[in-house]
Amino acid sequence: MSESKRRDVWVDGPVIIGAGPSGLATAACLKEKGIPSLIIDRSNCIASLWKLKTYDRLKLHLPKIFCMLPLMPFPASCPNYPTKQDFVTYMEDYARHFNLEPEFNQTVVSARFDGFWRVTTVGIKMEEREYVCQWLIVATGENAEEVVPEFEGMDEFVGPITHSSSYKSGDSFQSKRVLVVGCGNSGMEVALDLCNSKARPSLVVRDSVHVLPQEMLGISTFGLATKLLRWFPVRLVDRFLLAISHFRLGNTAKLGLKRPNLGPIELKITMGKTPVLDFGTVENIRKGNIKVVPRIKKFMRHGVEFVDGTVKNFDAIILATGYRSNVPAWLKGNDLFSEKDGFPKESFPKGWKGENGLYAAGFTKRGLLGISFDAKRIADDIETCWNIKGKANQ
Ligand SMILES: Cc1cc2nc3c(=O)[nH]c(=O)nc-3n(C[C@H](O)[C@H](O)[C@H](O)COP(=O)(O)OP(=O)(O)OC[C@H]3O[C@@H](n4cnc5c(N)ncnc54)[C@H](O)[C@@H]3O)c2cc1C
Ligand SMILES: NC(=O)C1=CN([C@@H]2O[C@H](COP(=O)(O)OP(=O)(O)OC[C@H]3O[C@@H](n4cnc5c(N)ncnc54)[C@H](OP(=O)(O)O)[C@@H]3O)[C@@H](O)[C@H]2O)C=CC1
Ligand SMILES: O=C(O)C(=O)Cc1c[nH]c2ccccc12
Repeated sequence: MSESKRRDVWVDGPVIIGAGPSGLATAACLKEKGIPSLIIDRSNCIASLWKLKTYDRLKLHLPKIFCMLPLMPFPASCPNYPTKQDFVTYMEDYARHFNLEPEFNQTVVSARFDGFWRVTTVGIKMEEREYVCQWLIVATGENAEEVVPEFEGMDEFVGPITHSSSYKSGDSFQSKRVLVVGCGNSGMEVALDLCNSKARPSLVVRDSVHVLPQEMLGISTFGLATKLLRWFPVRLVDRFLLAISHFRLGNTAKLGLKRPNLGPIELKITMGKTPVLDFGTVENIRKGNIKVVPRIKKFMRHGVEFVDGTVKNFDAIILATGYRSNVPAWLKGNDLFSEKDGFPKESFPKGWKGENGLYAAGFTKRGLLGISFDAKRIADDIETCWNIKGKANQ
């Protein structure tokens, strides 16, 4: 498109890319300090990941106290483990409360710094815009794009192959043989949901996984671990959590769910890998309602061959193979984000601030709790520059 047809928009205050929990939380913290900002999002609504790309039975795995955004708690009427709808309603109330009105249907295709940040977007009719600003807050998330692995023979498979982000419920899978690939929280819960819908799920566990009960000693496992970590070293806390898990769930390795060498909290802290919280998947594996299968070797017309040489027929495949950041595709010339994985080069608690007014919100691998930390820190940091700028203009 020619330069003349492009709309250029000067933004007084930061531009925030992403209207999910991270973008909304950061905008709210800025607003509270009297700093305006503009949120832009490729989707047509706030919290698009939660509204459009999650399954019906989804509930928050952690109690609401660990999932609230800054400055506005969940209503008392909301259950301790909010449902997906509770959480969406909370975020809509949050946006309304802070008067946050993102610009929707604007996909960021490039952002670069030349004294100011220049953010180029493309709208639904392919019209281009350039937003020019002094601060850029990247809040596009750890789950921006689906990871869709390539397998040999994938094109030959005659049934549907979908990603877990488009799975809603097991309604259309009754009595079907479904292969769920990936045993993170999504895969484990999709397999359980399929089982409850009278489908016949198999679950690919290619390596190892930590499965923990959602609650221990009457409180959430996450809450318990947080409390224990105040007093004891990580490895001891892990040993304690694993002992209780063993008591409650038995030896999961016997079911094909081998545990990693590092403990669940150490693995979360060092690698960002979230332990799976169990809601009945383990019990169904034990009963034979969900079959655990090894790594896939190749796809065939009606099924899959696994690395151990066994072949099984399936009617559908669901790839619960996770997500990735999309930052390297559009953010040019910066030293905050790694080109390799699109995450900040430095891990939590660093990695939220780059050069030239660039910030990262929501890339801590620490879920909604990490988002709150980032939002507050970023707003505090921008406030100091904003005040200097204000004084200079007086
Ligand atoms: C099924 C599922 C369940 C989860 N449950 C929990 C949970 O219970 N607890 C928890 O703490 N975490 C959970 N998470 C993790 C999740 O990452 C966070 O809850 C949260 O949604 C992250 O917020 P965010 O704003 O950083 O990213 P997102 O919610 O992904 O928001 C990012 C926004 O950026 C927009 N965007 C991306 N790229 C562009 C672009 N190029 N241009 C313009 N806009 C763009 C997207 O449209 C999106 O609206 C879950 C994730 C999944 C997939
Ligand atoms: N209510 C809640 O709190 C929920 C939270 N979540 C969160 O959302 C985020 C995303 O979760 P999820 O969607 O499960 O993604 P994850 O990245 O957590 O899990 C992806 C899984 O797919 C496996 N995998 C990837 N590629 C392949 C392959 N080629 N063959 C076989 N297996 C493969 C991975 O195995 P490997 O480990 O070997 O790499 C891993 O088990 C996480 O932070 C999760 O905690 C998700 C659902 C519910
Ligand atoms: O979703 C994530 O990645 C999180 O960090 C939040 C989270 C969900 N389930 C958990 C279990 C243990 C530690 C953190 C989480």
